Amino acid sequence: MNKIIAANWKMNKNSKEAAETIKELSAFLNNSLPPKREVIIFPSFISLEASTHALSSSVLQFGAQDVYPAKDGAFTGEISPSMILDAGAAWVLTGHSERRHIIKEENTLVGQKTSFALASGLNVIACVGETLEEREAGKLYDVLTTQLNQTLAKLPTPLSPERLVIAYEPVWAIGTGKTAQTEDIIEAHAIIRELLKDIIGTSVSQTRILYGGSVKPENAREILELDNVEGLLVGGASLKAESFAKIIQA
Ligand SMILES: O=C(CO)COP(=O)(O)O
Repeated sequence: MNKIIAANWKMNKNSKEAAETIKELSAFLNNSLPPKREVIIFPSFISLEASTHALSSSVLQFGAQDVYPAKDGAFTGEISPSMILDAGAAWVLTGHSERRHIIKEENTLVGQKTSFALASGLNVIACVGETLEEREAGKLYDVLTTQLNQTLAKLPTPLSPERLVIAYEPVWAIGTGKTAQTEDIIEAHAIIRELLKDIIGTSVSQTRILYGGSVKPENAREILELDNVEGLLVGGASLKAESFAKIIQA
């Protein structure tokens, strides 16, 4: 399967800035991707439509940073899967650590979002990862087990493996400039691969696993070559078209 290079723009860029960055990125890439690569951009909800419409033809895919697990109704401030699809996006992030820790989203809600989004036709990148405190207390395996069990508790079936992606993002490596050591990444991705086999069985256990946390042009290639790393989820270094293009081409 192709490796995924994804850009999480978080709460950055208005519509105009988002569209401009997409045009610049496309120019850096000559509107073509290196072989075996897929690129997904996650702008804010409000710049999503401007992003998907920025180019008349594009090799880029798009997604939203969150979703609410209901078709419609009285959920003030929330966005449904069909609204995301209507904006021209095919993907959504669930369980990003900033939502878990700042917005206090629980595993159960992350699980509901993941299954509802998949059942509604969106593809999902579900994020997991431990805090520094949890890592130092030797809880890496337990945290990943709980997060994955609950996130993947009610997946719709049948589900083709390319529609569900897991992103391992150690919380202590996000936005800190501290990339995880290669052995930390290999260990966590191997744990996730084994857990996926247990939780979703052999049919979809080929689910791609991305690494996220202080990825930059200088370390992207090395991380992409590690065992069980099928892509990258990039925050800060994806905001500038030139640096994100370098990561895509790493
Ligand atoms: O949270 C991240 C992507 O979702 C990672 O962010 P940084 O690349 O800025 O560390």
